[in-house]
Amino acid sequence: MASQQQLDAIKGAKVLMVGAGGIGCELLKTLALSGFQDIHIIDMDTIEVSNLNRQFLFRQSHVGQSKAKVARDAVLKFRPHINITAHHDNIKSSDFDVDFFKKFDVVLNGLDNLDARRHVNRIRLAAGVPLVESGTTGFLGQVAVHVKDRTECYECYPKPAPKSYPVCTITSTPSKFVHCIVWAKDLLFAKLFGDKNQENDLNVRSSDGASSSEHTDDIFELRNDEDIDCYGRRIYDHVFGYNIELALSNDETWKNRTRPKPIYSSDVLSNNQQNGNLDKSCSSSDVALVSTMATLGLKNPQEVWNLAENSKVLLEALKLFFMKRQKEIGSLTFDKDDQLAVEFVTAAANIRAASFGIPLHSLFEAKGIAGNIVHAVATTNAVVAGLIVIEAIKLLNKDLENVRMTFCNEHPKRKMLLMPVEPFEPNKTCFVCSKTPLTLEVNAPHTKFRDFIEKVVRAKLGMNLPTVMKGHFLLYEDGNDLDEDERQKYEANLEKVLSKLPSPVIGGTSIVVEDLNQTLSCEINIKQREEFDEEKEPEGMVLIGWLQAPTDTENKASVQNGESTSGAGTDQVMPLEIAEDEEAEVNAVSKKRNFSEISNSSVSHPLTGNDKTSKNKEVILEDEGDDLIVLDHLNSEMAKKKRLV
Ligand SMILES: Nc1ncnc2c1ncn2[C@@H]1O[C@H](COP(=O)(O)OP(=O)(O)OP(=O)(O)O)[C@@H](O)[C@H]1O
Ligand SMILES: [Zn+2]
Repeated sequence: MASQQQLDAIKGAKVLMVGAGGIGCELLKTLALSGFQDIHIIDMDTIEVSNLNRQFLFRQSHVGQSKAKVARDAVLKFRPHINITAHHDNIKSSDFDVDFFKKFDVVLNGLDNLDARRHVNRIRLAAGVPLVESGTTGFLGQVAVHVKDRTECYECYPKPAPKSYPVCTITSTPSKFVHCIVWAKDLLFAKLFGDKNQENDLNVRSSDGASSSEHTDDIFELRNDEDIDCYGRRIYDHVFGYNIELALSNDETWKNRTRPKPIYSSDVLSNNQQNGNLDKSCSSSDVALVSTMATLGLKNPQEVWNLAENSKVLLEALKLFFMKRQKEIGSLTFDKDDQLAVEFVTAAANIRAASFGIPLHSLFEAKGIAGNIVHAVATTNAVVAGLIVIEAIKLLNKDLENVRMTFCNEHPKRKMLLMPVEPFEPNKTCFVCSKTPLTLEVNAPHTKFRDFIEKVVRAKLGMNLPTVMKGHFLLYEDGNDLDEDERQKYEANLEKVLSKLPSPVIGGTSIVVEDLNQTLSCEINIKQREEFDEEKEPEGMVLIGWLQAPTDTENKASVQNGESTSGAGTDQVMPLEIAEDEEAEVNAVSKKRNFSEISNSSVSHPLTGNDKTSKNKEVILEDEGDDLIVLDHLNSEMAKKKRLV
């Protein structure tokens, strides 16, 4: 039960919610049912059919309509007397500036991407409004509280980069199905159907000159007057047969590995074997409906196809792309919602897997891996939304001692689902909340200003509309309100090296980079450095003070397994997780234990390696079967636990 003080704080609060998706729908409902009366909600999206299974405020009839507006209307039906203002807009719009943010007592994020989260973090810092940040992936979730000068901000510690794999594992020595998927999607699919000018490491590396990219470029082109079936078989034999033979010729590689088996189309399919019934798909004029499963009569996406079926799917898909979607060839990128692309990638990955002795997978599984799909769990969103409201109430009551960052874990055997820890302190060297100057080591006479803008200002500092100044000298500005002369002047600067700019940027000088839209300004001191390690510092610049997110393939060339396109994808979960050894420790917990036993052991920040010892000692965990337990910190003296199911 909330106290009268809490109820008063709730009633009088003005709340900004950003995102009306999986978490947002739950959050709006929970806010309304908890007594909040003045809620603004911002979402730029419209409702899609795929949202309906978990974004329960939306119905089939709402598809295509604004999420923010439909969510508002749905909640007003059962709470007609409260004020909900819906904005169908991007949070990055200049309408939502610092003055807009200042109107609110607290900001609650239910977003799904780093860019928007960073943007909110920066503006709410400038406005001095606390933020409750959240994210879910499948059964995992996190809620964090960010209060200016009291806790870390969203950008105090770097976020994990998407999972990536060393190029040689992908091109030469795959050992897991995901390696085959990355090869099929990012190399083979991209080579055949994507931008021809893009770099592509498709070929198996070998000392043999025949494997040079020059040779393979010709191989992948459809030749004049070449029959499409012959083309398909030629590609098949090249990538699954010839390239594997080439790789095998390097004995060193296979000393401690299982040797792959070359596969030629004639080994699997008879030479004159007719593939599917193209007529079945020819009747469709809608490219979205073009599918090899339809033409080959394969019905169940959960079934694992054998090698012959995969081979037929691959050749058929290639043929359908050339016959039905010719116009797109050269500009296609893999899309998990493109059925034909998923069929092609599944089949190619499976044939490669067969060659390397890796178990084959169904289209359903392959699609999940290729699209980085972690299926959203509505319950996680609901639990996370509840936690957001609990933390928001603490903030409104100025109960900063008891705000918690909470992890929602997936450990059915553990008797603990939610793990609260005290928030981390602000990082004193954070360029966002501590305004600490950064240092850039750079070879000024050799580095183009354009590289600095792209690689440092946009990619690392996350600025969208940057301005670069040296003293009072404006070197660069971005935005729609520039006149043609200014635009040309800045374009010309981009082509210059740093030391040849109208006001030279050289060692010992300092520049100020700003994004007025984000109310963020950052000073960068320039330090001249002549030499950079090509492997470790490929950009030829090192930004000191900006924390690089660690990846498991650091310092290796890598092929990324794509960015998640799903709201529940990798980018959604925030970067803190309980360390593995902590898990083991908690698993060993007997039937009844004091939370302090857990919290006195350290919870490690996996990104920085910092250890954080939680001093939260008030909560007792008991054996509650497999019930869900939420730790109640609203009133620390009572140290209650509540059962949710
Ligand atoms: N810059 C932004 N401005 C406003 N809303 C945003 C912005 N970026 C993301 N959002 C919204 O945040 C919500 C995130 O919700 P969720 O993670 O459930 O994603 P989804 O797009 O609804 O679902 P999925 O991607 O899984 O189909 C989305 O509704 C999205 O429109
Ligand atoms: Zn910070």
